Amino acid sequence: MKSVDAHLAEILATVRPLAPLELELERALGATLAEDVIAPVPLPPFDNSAMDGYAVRAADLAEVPATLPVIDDVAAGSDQLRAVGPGHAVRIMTGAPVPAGADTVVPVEWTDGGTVTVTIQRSAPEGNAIRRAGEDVNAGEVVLEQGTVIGPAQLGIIAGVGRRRVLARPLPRVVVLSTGAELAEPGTPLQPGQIWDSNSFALTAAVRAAGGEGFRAPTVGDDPGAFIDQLDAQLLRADAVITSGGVSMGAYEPVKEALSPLGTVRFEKVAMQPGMPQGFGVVGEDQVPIFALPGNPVSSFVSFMLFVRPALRKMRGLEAGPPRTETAYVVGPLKSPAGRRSFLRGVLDEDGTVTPVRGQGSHQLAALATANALIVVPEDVTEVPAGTAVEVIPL
Ligand SMILES: Nc1nc2c(c(=O)[nH]1)N[C@H]1C(S)=C(S)[C@@H](COP(=O)(O)OP(=O)(O)OC[C@H]3O[C@@H](n4cnc5c(N)ncnc54)[C@H](O)[C@@H]3O)O[C@H]1N2
Ligand code: MOO
Repeated sequence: MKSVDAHLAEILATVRPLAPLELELERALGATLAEDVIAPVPLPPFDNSAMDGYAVRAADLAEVPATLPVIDDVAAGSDQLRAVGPGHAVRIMTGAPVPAGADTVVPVEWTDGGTVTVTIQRSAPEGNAIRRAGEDVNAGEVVLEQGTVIGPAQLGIIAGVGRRRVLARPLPRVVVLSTGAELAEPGTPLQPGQIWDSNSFALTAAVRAAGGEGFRAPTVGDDPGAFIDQLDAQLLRADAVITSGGVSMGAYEPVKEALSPLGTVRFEKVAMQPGMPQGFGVVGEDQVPIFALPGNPVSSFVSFMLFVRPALRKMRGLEAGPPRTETAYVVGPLKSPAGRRSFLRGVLDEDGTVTPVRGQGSHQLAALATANALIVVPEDVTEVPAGTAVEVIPL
C-alpha cells in the first residue's frame, strides 16, 4: 500500500500555485498578495486634528482662562484654510487639516464651545491632539509584503493607500461533486434505501474554511457517463475538483470507472484508516487536479484534511506540507490496524489530554461532529495504552 506521506508528496508535486491576477478589492478577501503594496503618499497625508475642538497657538494659552476670537470653522475635507494668527482660534473637527500657524488643538470639552469667541479653560502643550503626516506610514514604505493573505485589516490598508486593485493569487475555485444513487437532497423526504447527501456540504464548507471558493455541484448517481458529463460541465469554473464516493471495489463505482480509462487519474490504496481508497490526478485540457475521495463521510473529511487542505495552500501560494500536529496525552487505550496510519477522532482539551470520541466508524459522522482533533497512530503501532503521549491534528 502507498504511504500517506508518499500520497501527499505526489499531490504537492502535481498542484501548482494559481497565477496572480489583478483583483478588484471586493474580490480580494482571502487572496494571497503577489506584490509588495507600497504607500504612494504618507499616511496620514497631512497634519490633522485628532479631536473636535479649537486649533490655536499654545503660546496664547500661557494664562487661562483665555478668550479668543474664532476666525474660521474647519471640517474634515476642508481645503480653504485661513492661517491662525497670534491670539486667534479656529474651530476644527476630527480629521480636518490643521491650519498654518496653529500648533495645538484644544478639545471642545475644555472650552465653552463658542463660535464667535471661545473661552478656553485649560492650556494645551504644543502638538496636542495633532496627528502628524506620515505617523502611520511614510511615502514609499511597504505596508504589506507579497505572500501575505489578505484579511479584512489588510484589505483596509490596501484601500487606505489608494489602491482599487491588487495583484494577488485568487482563492482556488473548487467544485465538489458527490456521487451515489442512494443520495437524497437534504430537505426532501428519504425514500427506502436512501440517505441524505452530507459529504458535498461538508466538503464545500471545508474548502471555504481552507481559504478556497467552494462550489457544490449537483449530485450524480452511479452512471459513469452522467458523472463525466457533470464533470465536464463543472470544469469550466474549477481550479480543482473534489469527488466523493465511487472509488472502492464495488460493482457501481462511477468515479473510478469514468476516470481510470483517462490514464491521468490513479486509484490506489493508501495505508490509512479511514480513507484507504483514494484517487488523484488531473483532468481536462487545463490539467485540473482532481481528488477522488472515498464516500464514507468520515473518510472523505479526513482525506480532505490530509491531502486537499495542503494542496489548497500550495495553490494559494502558501507554504504547504503535512498538517501541523501537537502532542497530547490520550485518555483511554486505542487500537489501530497494523500497517495503516490511523486518524482517530478525539476531543483535545486545554489540559493537554485528548479523549477519543465514541463511535470511530468511518460512517459515524455524528461522532466526528463532536471531535476537534484527529489522533494519529503510526503504522507500526496497533495498541496505545491510556496515558501515552500521541500526536494530534487540531481540526
Ligand atoms: N470489498 C471492499 N469494500 C470496500 C472497501 C474495500 O477495500 N473492499 N473499502 C471500504 C472503504 S475503506 C471505504 S472508505 C469505502 C469507500 O467507498 P466508495 O468511495 O466507493 O464510496 P461509496 O461506496 O459510494 O460510499 C461509501 C459509503 O459512504 C456513503 N456515502 C457516499 N456518499 C455519501 C455522501 N455524499 N453523503 C453521505 N454519505 C455518503 C455511502 O452511502 C456508503 O455507505 O468502501 C468500503 N468498501
Ligand atoms: O478506509 Mo475507509 O475510509 O475505512 O472507511
